[in-house]
Amino acid sequence: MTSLAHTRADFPALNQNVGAHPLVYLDNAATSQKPRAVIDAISRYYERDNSNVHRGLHALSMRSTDGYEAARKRTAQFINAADPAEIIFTRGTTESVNLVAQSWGAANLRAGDVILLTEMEHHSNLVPWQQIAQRTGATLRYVPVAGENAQHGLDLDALDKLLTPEVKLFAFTHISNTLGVINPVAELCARAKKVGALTLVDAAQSIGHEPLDVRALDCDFLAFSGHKMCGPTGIGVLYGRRALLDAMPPWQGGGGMITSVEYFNTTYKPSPERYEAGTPDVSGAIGLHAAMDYLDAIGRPLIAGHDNSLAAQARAALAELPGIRILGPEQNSKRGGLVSFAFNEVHAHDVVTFADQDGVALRGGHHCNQPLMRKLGLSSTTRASFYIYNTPEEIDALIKSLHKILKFFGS
Ligand SMILES: Cc1ncc(COP(=O)(O)O)c(CNc2co[nH]c2=O)c1O
Repeated sequence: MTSLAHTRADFPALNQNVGAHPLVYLDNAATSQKPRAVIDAISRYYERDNSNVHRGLHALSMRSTDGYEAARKRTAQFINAADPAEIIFTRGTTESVNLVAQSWGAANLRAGDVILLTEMEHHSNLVPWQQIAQRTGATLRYVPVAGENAQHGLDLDALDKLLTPEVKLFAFTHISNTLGVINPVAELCARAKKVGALTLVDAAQSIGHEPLDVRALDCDFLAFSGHKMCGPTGIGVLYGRRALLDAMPPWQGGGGMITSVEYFNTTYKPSPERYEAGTPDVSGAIGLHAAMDYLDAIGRPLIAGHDNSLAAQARAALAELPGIRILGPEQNSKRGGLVSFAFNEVHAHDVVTFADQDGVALRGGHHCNQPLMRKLGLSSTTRASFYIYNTPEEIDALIKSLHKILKFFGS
C-alpha cells in the first residue's frame, strides 16, 4: 500500500487527544476532516474577497463572482462534465436529489411510471422519490441486495426483470455508506439507457475516493457533498446533462434565477442560475475548489487504493473476532473504504461509546439505511470508515479497542 501518512500533517483536527488517547478518526463516511489548504482558502476569501456575487460592479463583488464561477469550472473538470452550466451548487447530496425529484420528477412522472431504486439506498436517495411518487402517482421498485450479509451486492440477475420500459428513472448509489459495496455504475447506466430510463448516481461516498467521469459513466444526473471530500459542510453539487437542466422547471424562486419579473409573470435564466435562487454559498464553493485541488494533487486512484487496502486490513482483522457479523463484500476489490459490523452480544451504541474512550471515532446506528437494516435483520451496525490520513496502525488501535470491549462485555 502506498503510504499517505504524510498527509496527516495537513489536517489540524487530527492533531488532538480524546481523553488520554490520540484521536483515531474512523468516521469519514459521515464527514471527512479538512486540510489546511481548504481552511486557508475559506479564511482568505473572508479576509479579502467577501462580497455578494453576480450583480455587483465593484472590485470585491467581481472578485467573489470570479471565485464562485472558477469553482464551478473546476467542479466540471473534476468530474469531466462537458459544460460548467451542468454544475449546480446545492447544500449537498440530499438537496441535489430533492432538486431532481421536485423539478424533473414533478414535470415528467405520472401514474404508471416507475422509479427504480436499490435496497441499499441512503434515505436521501429514497425518501425524495417516495415523496414525488406519492405526488405524481408513479411507483417505486427496488433492485434487491443478495446474500445474508449483502456480501454479493446488487442482484444484477433481477435487474432485467425490474428495468422495464415503465422505468423512467433509475437512481442508485455508487458506494453504499453501510455495506461499502462499489456498484458497477457504467453497467447500470448502460442497462437503464437500453429501456429509455434516465439515471441519477448518488456519489456521496465515491466522489472524494474514486476517479469519476460523468461522460464515461454516461449518467444523466450525479449528486455529491463537499464535506465528504475534504470540503466544507453546506456545499454540494448536482451534475445534470445540459439539455435536461434547461428543460426542467425551476425548483426555488428568488433573486439571481430570473430574466424578468412582473407582478403576475416571471421568466427564468437557463442552468445553472435557474437552480441557484438567492445568495449562494460562495465561501463553500471556494473551499470545495481548494478541496478538489488538494485531492487531485494526491491523485484519486491512489486514494482509492489506500482506502481499499485499509478496508481489507480492517475486514481481515475483524473476521478474527468472536461473535461478529461483517456486512458487505468478501472480495476486497468490490469494497470501498468502510466496513460495517455487528456483534451478537454488544450493541453498536455501546461499541461506539467504549471505543470513544480509547480515542477511536466510529459511527453506530442504522446509517440512514433503515429498510436495508430490517432486510438484514439488524437494528444497527458499527461502521469504521477510512480516508487518506488513516494508517494501518490506526486499524490496529481499532482492533485493540474492540478486544477490550468484547472482554468487558464478557464475549
Ligand atoms: C450514500 C449517501 N447518500 C447521501 C448522503 C447524504 O449526504 P448529505 O446530504 O451530505 O448529508 C449520504 C450521507 N451519509 C452519511 C452521513 O452521516 N453518516 C453517513 O453515512 C450518503 O452516505
